[in-house]
Amino acid sequence: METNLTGFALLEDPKHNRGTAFSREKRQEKHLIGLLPPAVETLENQVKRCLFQLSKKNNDLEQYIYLAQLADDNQTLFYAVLATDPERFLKIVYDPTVGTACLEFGHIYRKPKGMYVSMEQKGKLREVLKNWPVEDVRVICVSTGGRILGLGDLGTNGMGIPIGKLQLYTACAAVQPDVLLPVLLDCGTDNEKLLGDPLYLGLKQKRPSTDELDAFVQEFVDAVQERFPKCCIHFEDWKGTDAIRLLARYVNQISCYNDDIQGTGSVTVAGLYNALKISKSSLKDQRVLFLGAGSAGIGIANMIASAMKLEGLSEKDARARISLFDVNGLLEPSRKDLSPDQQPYAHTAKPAKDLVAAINELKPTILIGVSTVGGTFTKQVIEAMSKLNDRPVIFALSNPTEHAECTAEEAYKFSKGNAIFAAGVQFDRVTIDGKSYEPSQANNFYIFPAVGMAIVATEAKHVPDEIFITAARATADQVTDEQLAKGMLFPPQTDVQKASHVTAVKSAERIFELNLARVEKPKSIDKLITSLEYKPIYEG
Ligand SMILES: NC(=O)C1=CN([C@@H]2O[C@H](COP(=O)(O)OP(=O)(O)OC[C@H]3O[C@@H](n4cnc5c(N)ncnc54)[C@H](OP(=O)(O)O)[C@@H]3O)[C@@H](O)[C@H]2O)C=CC1
Ligand SMILES: CC(=O)C(=O)O
Ligand SMILES: [Mg+2]
Repeated sequence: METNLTGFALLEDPKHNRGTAFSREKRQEKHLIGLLPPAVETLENQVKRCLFQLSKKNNDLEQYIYLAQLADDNQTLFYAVLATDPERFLKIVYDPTVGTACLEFGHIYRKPKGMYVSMEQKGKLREVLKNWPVEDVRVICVSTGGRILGLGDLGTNGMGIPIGKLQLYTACAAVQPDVLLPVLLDCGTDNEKLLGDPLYLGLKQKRPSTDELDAFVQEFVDAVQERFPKCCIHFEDWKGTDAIRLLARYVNQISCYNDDIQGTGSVTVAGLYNALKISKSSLKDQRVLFLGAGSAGIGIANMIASAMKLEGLSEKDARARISLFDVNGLLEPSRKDLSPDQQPYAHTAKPAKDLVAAINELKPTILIGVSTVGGTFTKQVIEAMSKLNDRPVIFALSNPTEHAECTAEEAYKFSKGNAIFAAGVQFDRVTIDGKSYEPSQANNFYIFPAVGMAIVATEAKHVPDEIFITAARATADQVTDEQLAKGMLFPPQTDVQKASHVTAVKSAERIFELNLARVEKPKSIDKLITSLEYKPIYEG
């Protein structure tokens, strides 16, 4: 244990605090005698107490608050508790409960975590970043709170997302927590409810123009490069148009990626690889229709097109197999509101405002929801997909739960059990007429922690889509035939650390192949990753 802290200062430092697990010798050495109850406990016993206390909480948000406080008190114990049951705790510290926590952020706030970098500090960001006490930050997860899950603009309340995402780097892929920094880039909010809330913690002003935002982001990017030269910037939950524009600007310039675009593209392709093993067909033969054409929709579409190209299609032919439908209807050439990223998917077709009509016209084999709007995959939509396909692939990816385009139960019921279904959240198993169905969770948490570990291990200078295609294949290939037979498209969440390790190793190999690493290639990438992995135990 390396720290000069003693007494209460030590007990208040989450990295070094062990609470009742401080040995008698350490209590003596660190001036803790009298500051703790006499029992000297093991970490296992402390975990038991936490689980008991969690069992007394009345709802998921209360569990979230309890765990947030635990993370502030004792980092080791926090990650040890999460490790007891990743499947149970992923939905508490992350999606969907983190959505409720973000809605309530100003109300449940206790203690600062990470950094709040606001437009008030424009021109001084280099100075601001110096206030962070850790010198070697390797990943910053940064949001403007512009589009938090499917909940819209939540301004500074969005801070729950960078915090939760980075906790998953550690909980899923064992990245050392010290090298991770959540940042909320506060550029105001257009959310009137928050602007009128006396407990709102962000800047009470409207969002700036695109030019002003971009200049602020540029200053932030420059300040990060200077203060943390080995740091990768993970963009998360920005307004869709900002997300796409800024990724295009920085992806070949600095170490950065956008999880909603690239991570979501990757996890969806992983799910499709396995869905198509079940339906015994190949990706290049599919026709894909999206509901939603924002950052996730375009990100997934581009990733599917890249994966189709690997199966021999040209870029043009791959894109011809993909169509998108948004709030204004089908994307087609007569639409005057399309962005340059949407235009390649605007194929000649009859204009359509009705999703069922578009399905009947385009005859998709795969339907993907990234619209942010719950219930949009109606009975008629699912029935239309089922009439056209023996095994329609239906992914309702919008978060959190109420925003999913359909529930698992609806997907199975309206398709008579034939849908190959995944959602952004984990729905419970469904039983219809005595037959049980296992819905999958297509959520980027299978990808970003593992890719994050690969980036940390290799000090990757850029993070292009190729790495995410590799991560998709690595994740998909870990699902066994037996699991596929149950309809599982992803590795079991109980094994998420094992799965993330394998995906991290493969992603790191790809980073070396692409000459993007800033470290020398080791003899064993597997051993390199293992050597970096954080373990929630008290050492020394
Ligand atoms: N499962 C996962 O791992 C992930 C899930 N997501 C989820 O995907 C959703 C979308 O994210 P993202 O693409 O970044 O968000 P964006 O805001 O960028 O895009 C939303 C898209 O949906 C369209 N849309 C809005 N309302 C409707 C409607 N009623 N019918 C059809 N289309 C509609 C919007 O059109 P317009 O722009 O014209 O309003 C836009 O094209 C979110 O709910 C998010 O939680 C995102 C990342 C990962
Ligand atoms: C999961 C995720 O990144 C999202 O819903 O935005
Ligand atoms: Mg996101």
